[in-house]
Amino acid sequence: MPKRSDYITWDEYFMGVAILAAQRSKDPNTQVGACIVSQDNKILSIGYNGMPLGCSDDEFAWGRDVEHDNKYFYIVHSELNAILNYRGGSLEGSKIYVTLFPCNECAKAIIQSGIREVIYWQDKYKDTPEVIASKRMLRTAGVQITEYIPTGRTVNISV
Ligand SMILES: Nc1nc(=O)n([C@H]2C[C@H](O)[C@@H](COP(=O)(O)O)O2)cc1CO
Ligand SMILES: [Zn+2]
Repeated sequence: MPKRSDYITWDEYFMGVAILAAQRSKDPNTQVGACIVSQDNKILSIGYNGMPLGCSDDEFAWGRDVEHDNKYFYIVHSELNAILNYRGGSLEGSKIYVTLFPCNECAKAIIQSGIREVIYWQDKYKDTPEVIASKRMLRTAGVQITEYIPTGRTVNISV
């Protein structure tokens, strides 16, 4: 009997894991997921955007516009969470799959942690200074930037 031929690709698998992680986010506006993968295709860490440990999802602000109290003061981005969630040692040479292009702050963390490739899906903030600065830093630091091209495959998960 031949082997199965309709299995998902590595890229679909890792971006799929990032998409699934994003589903954990409590952010009412934008849910982001990230999956860090070793050179030999082993998942090292996963993250999504959320409040820091011990900071209650029910007590901290989720709004965007209130000048003195809004989510941007508090939220840890998915990419930084994935980096910080890794307790196994070095991320040197790894790649990160992320559902939204990393901001400048996450780009710094990506570069400093030794991640060598960013595979991104959406880029809805591409015209903002943060993302322009992010791309400049990543390129200058030699981090490969790869756009994920959706394959259109639907994966059903019943939970
Ligand atoms: N790459 C990213 N990773 C992230 O985890 N985020 C998070 C921060 C916020 O929780 C949310 C963006 O909220 P909004 O400005 O679209 O309402 O996504 C944002 C970006 C964008 O650069
Ligand atoms: Zn960020």
